[in-house]
Amino acid sequence: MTDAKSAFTLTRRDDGIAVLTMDVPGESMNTLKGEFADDIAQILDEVESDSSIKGLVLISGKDNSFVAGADVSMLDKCQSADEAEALAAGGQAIFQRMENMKITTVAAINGPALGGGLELALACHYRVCTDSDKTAMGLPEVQLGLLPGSGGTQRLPKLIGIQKAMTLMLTGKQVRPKQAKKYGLVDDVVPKSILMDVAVKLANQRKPNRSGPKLNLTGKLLERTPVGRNIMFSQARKQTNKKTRGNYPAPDRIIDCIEAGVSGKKGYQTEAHHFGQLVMTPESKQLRNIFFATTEMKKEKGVEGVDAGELKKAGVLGGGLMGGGIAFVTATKAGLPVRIKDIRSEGIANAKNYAYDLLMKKVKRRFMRKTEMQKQMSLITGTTDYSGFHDADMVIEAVFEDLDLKQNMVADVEKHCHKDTIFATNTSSIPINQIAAKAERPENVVGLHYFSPVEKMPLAEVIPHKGTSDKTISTTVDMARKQGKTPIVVKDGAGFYVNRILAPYMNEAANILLGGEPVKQIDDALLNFGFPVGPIKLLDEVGIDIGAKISPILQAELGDRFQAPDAFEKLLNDDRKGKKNKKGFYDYNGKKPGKEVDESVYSLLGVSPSQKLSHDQISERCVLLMLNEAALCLAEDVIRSPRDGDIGAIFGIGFPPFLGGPFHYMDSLGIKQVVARLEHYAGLYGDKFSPAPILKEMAEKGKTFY
Ligand SMILES: C[C@H](O)CC(=O)SCCNC(=O)CCNC(=O)[C@H](O)C(C)(C)COP(=O)(O)OP(=O)(O)OC[C@H]1O[C@@H](n2cnc3c(N)ncnc32)[C@H](O)[C@@H]1OP(=O)(O)O
Repeated sequence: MTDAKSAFTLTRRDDGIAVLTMDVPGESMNTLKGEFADDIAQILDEVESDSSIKGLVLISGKDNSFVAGADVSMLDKCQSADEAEALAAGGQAIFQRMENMKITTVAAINGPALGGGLELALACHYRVCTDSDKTAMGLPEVQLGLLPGSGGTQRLPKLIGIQKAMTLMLTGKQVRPKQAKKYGLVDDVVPKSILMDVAVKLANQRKPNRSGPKLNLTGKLLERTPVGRNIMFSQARKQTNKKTRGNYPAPDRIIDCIEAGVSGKKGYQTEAHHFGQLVMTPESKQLRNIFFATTEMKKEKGVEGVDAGELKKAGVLGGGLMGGGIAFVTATKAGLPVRIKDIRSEGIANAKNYAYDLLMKKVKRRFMRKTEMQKQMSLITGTTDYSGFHDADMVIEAVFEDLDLKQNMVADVEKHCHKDTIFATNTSSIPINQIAAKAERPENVVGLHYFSPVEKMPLAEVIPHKGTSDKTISTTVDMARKQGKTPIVVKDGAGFYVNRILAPYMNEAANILLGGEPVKQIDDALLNFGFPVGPIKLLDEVGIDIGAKISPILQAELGDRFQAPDAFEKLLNDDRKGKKNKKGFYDYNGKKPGKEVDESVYSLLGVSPSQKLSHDQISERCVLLMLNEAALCLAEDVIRSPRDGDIGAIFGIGFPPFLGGPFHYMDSLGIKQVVARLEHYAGLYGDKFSPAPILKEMAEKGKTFY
């Protein structure tokens, strides 16, 4: 046995198989740290020098995790690219030693095996994993602006094929046990109870003689001939650049490493070198900040020191798109029974179908068993009255934006549910205090604002009004988290946080359009800046009618800087609502629906399009207004911290993650510079660009947000 305090313990079994257990003391999840190198080397020495050991099983001592990769905070502390490169090279050397061992090595995986964790498993001769829900494998480094630096770019393509491996590394996608088996990533999938037995059996076998992944004819041509590989890599680069628009350096480097490896050109050195370089990039730094922020947020309660109440059952009012999505995440993510009430039985059927279709997709792809799907579907039931609502702990309202209707619903819920039932409203524009105005128990009323489509968008805004109890806030935060969301608690007021910072940005894009700039030029500018959709396209997606409704509410409460351009009226008079009625800025009836601009929109708006502004000029104008509004929100305590503001913008709007969110971005630009640019535009376009007082003060004092 090695030192009891060490993260590694070596035990010898009577059958000649040794078990190396990894269990980093004091941490909930195993991660790989530089200082482990000596420990592991020592253990490998011990194993190699003991001829009675015939095989080695590597397993985690943690209940539900294998290894979650290299310790990200260790990477964060690196001072130079050389230092980070040395870390990667060190990891590679150890894993290489494992691969070269004479005895058979087996990784027994239960829980996440990610990044360096999977790379460790890849260096073993066999891999077996459990069929647990917690088990997932992947190389998510790209999401941190990095690449797999411990041999992943070299070993994974060999094991499962270049194209599959490249996709996994470029997307960072995690695979579940069944899929892992299909890919050839693991040799077996077994119940947790027999994981060790099966691993020991494999360790008793000879090392496998793998002849490479099975490929079809096209696969063979692409992966096994130099010409094919050239085509494949150049296509991959093209597609990657189309997606990243040059904003993310990691994907290109990943392709470089894979290519170097399969062409026999120092793959491992290339990998370590690029890894070192990437660790020092500002993009990776910002992406790592997001990881730290979201991990920290997972622990927060809503109100410090106040525990969430019990959540055993939920109700949803309204079976529309939002209601259906909310019911879906409540049943499938939170695992709670959810009762949907709609005035029409078709509404209930729609919501159920919504969930059914989403689950069926998983079944068809064989990610889910049919029995599991049926179990999840059975959690969703419907009613046209309030039957079955009496024991709901939270009722989430998702009907259309009408104050009277929502107030009536509060009264109904107070009548039909129990005294502690929380009434959460998914309003996007009506202040929560107004919805709670006639409540008998206003302490139970809160806002819970989701983004569409609910099952995909990771953010939820939790909005207490002044009378909301602390318990209600903590319970609502808990519910959002159980539903798989990252919640931020924001202050009650028009637009809350996300829509409030989005509105001036969208309005400015519309103003630029009215100035004669072509739609594509505007959307391209913001896509190049790093947003996932351009603002004009986004208006079509969200609905021009919805956009038009929000601005007046914001303007009435917050002032004229929210004034929407008159163009909206012209568009709505022409019945242009966007994608939903196939009539908007883009053409939804032609050959490429939603891809080409509907040119008739220009004459309707009375503009003749011609490109006068550069992409930078366009994006700067739109983004500066978003930054300025975010700063105002912080000053007015609409958000609790710059961190919440950054996460809210990234997860709610798609603010470019590599810039770290509005506050990190302002810090990196320099607050002085932000103020100077705002003042420059205020001179040209008026007061809406007036810098927020907080920014001016910070610029004067040389302060930063972080
Ligand atoms: C050389 C290599 O190629 C480079 C790398 O490996 S880079 C790292 C690649 N790995 C990753 O990106 C995985 C990051 N981790 C995750 O995605 C998630 O933590 C997870 C899916 C593993 C688990 O999620 P979840 O169950 O919600 O637990 P979560 O709260 O996030 O994590 C539990 C704890 O583990 C820590 N943790 C998880 N992965 C970590 C990592 N790679 N580095 C440092 N800490 C990590 C978290 O900080 C948290 O710590 P705390 O309890 O002290 O707050």
